[in-house]
Amino acid sequence: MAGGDGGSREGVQWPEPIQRVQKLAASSLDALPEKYVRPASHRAPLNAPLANLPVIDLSGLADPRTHSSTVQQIGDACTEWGIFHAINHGIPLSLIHRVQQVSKELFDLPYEEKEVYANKPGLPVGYGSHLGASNSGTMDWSDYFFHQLRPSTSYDADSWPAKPAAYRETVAEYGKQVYSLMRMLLLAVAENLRVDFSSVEEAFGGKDGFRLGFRINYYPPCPQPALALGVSSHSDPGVLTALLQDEVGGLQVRKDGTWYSVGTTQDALVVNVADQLEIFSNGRYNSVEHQVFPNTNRVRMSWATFLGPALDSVVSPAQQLVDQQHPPLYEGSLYREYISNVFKKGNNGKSYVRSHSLNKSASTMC
Ligand SMILES: O=C(O)CCC(=O)C(=O)O
Ligand SMILES: [Fe+2]
Repeated sequence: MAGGDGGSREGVQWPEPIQRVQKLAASSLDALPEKYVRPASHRAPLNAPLANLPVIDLSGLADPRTHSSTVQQIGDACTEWGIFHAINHGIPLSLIHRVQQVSKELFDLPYEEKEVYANKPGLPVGYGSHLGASNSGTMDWSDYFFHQLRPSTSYDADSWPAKPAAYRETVAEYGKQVYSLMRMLLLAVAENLRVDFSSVEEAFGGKDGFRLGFRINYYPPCPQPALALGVSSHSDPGVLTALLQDEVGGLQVRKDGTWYSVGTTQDALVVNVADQLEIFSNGRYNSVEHQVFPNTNRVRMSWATFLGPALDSVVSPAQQLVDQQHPPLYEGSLYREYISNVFKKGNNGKSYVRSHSLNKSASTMC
């Protein structure tokens, strides 16, 4: 079975049988099964205040009269929150609605048809319910489908469901459009950081080196949401993430130690800074820590597109951002090792990026 650079889906097995949360939730549970109960210190706040996140009109980038102020808004959002709502992002709404439709049809298929694409520990590509290589710890209340869209060498034909018929083509088209948007955002980032765009490209593996991953997250209704997490706390490991969410809500972000809930701005994308961009910006930008609070009555879905560096990139603070007043705050790290650690160990707040911090007092903060 071809595995692209994601490896093969044969081989290592999960230590315990994988339980699909969608199936569990459909079995009329009265209480949350033990495996999903978080220790009290890791539960989400019930009434997290709404985050007053910037809403940025990305069409402003193309207009010479608003270009600079839009770049400034993007830079400020990346520094202050590490996340913002992007409106007028240029991705056709008809395409977004088709992605949502084929994704719903996929999750509505019988389990036997989805299990053909079941993923393996340490390799997220395919149908999954757990990220780390061990499924013996506390589990997240969600299932997902993950695809690696770029580079072309990572293409794994076997991980693409045959049904619904329009799925592969629709997701591939969405991936192309989000990739163009990500490149536009990176141009704005380069301008804001006052770093040549060619240095940004080089840092992440060259023009054709970028990776693009796509994950559909499926959060079934949860019998005791206060005890569980849909996705446990983490920052995304790559460069930038563009998230599409439905109207249900549940995403929370942590800023200065406080959890806030993120609103659902219709037809907007939520864009967030991920770890490699925090490192490259030498800490000017903040990869946002986030988690998902489950819903009692409704299924929630979200669609995350992850831009990441080439596996062989060693990402360090940009040279232009380091001088005597601004010493490097992170050591360089090989992305192949970084990501494989995340896939092995699973979500763990901002621990991965902090483990590369040269400022040890910051690295011990939680
Ligand atoms: O579902 C969400 O709102 C967030 C999902 C997420 O954090 C992820 O897929 O990395
Ligand atoms: Fe995430």
